[in-house]
Amino acid sequence: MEVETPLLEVAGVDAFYGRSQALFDVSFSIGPREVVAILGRNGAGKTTTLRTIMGFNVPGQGSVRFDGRLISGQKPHRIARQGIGYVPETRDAFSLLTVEENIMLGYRAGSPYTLERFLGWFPELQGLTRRRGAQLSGGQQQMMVIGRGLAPAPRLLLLDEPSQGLAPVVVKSVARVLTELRDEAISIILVEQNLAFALQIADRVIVMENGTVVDILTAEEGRRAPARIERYLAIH
Ligand SMILES: Nc1ncnc2c1ncn2[C@@H]1O[C@H](COP(=O)(O)OP(=O)(O)OP(=O)(O)O)[C@@H](O)[C@H]1O
Repeated sequence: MEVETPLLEVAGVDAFYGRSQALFDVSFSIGPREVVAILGRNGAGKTTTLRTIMGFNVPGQGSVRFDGRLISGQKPHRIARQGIGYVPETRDAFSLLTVEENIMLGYRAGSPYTLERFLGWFPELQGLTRRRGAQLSGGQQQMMVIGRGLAPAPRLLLLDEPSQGLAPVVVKSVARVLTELRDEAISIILVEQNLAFALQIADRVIVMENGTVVDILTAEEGRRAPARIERYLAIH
């Protein structure tokens, strides 16, 4: 059987905030057209993992490769230009820009993720394109930042807790959009605390605890034995 080269390879990564270590020897890889959820409780290291892939944190040890090329050590904007989109958890980063400006900010000529397409996914924003991000509800802001992350047509999209604080109907729209993206051959890494949402969308699940990867399983395995993941999510 031909083994596909991973699109993203995180190998033996340690990451620090000052002298405090947040990631310990984190390794995993993501294939082309694969959706992977990273699950774990608060402080497990999920956001730091995304930030390290994106270049906001430089690994103290280990490496990150995208499409075979070393990206760790590069600046975030260079990493983004190589085809990685980031939808951070904080939604107010561009709150002074309008919805349209936010989405068009990183738009690349020829990208299939146009404003029209985006408004088709989230009709609720159709009359709001000239509103500033700060004037939107939390759910509307979440839709907007997904549009912003996609506009440059990345090959890999990193999403930090896209379902957090959203009404169930909005969670459903986000799930629909992510499934559509997967069908369009975009790989996705999804940081989540919502197990049901993650299992619905992901092909595989990476479970983190205390800054390390403690389990990697298929979503099918997760659906059959959710306790295998739940024990790392419960508060204790
Ligand atoms: N800016 C920071 N400065 C110092 N320590 C940090 C910073 N951000 C995160 N940490 C620490 O790094 C560790 C991992 O945090 P991280 O945010 O990656 O976890 P997480 O799994 O994404 O959790 P959450 O869901 O709360 O964001 C935690 O111990 C956290 O306290």
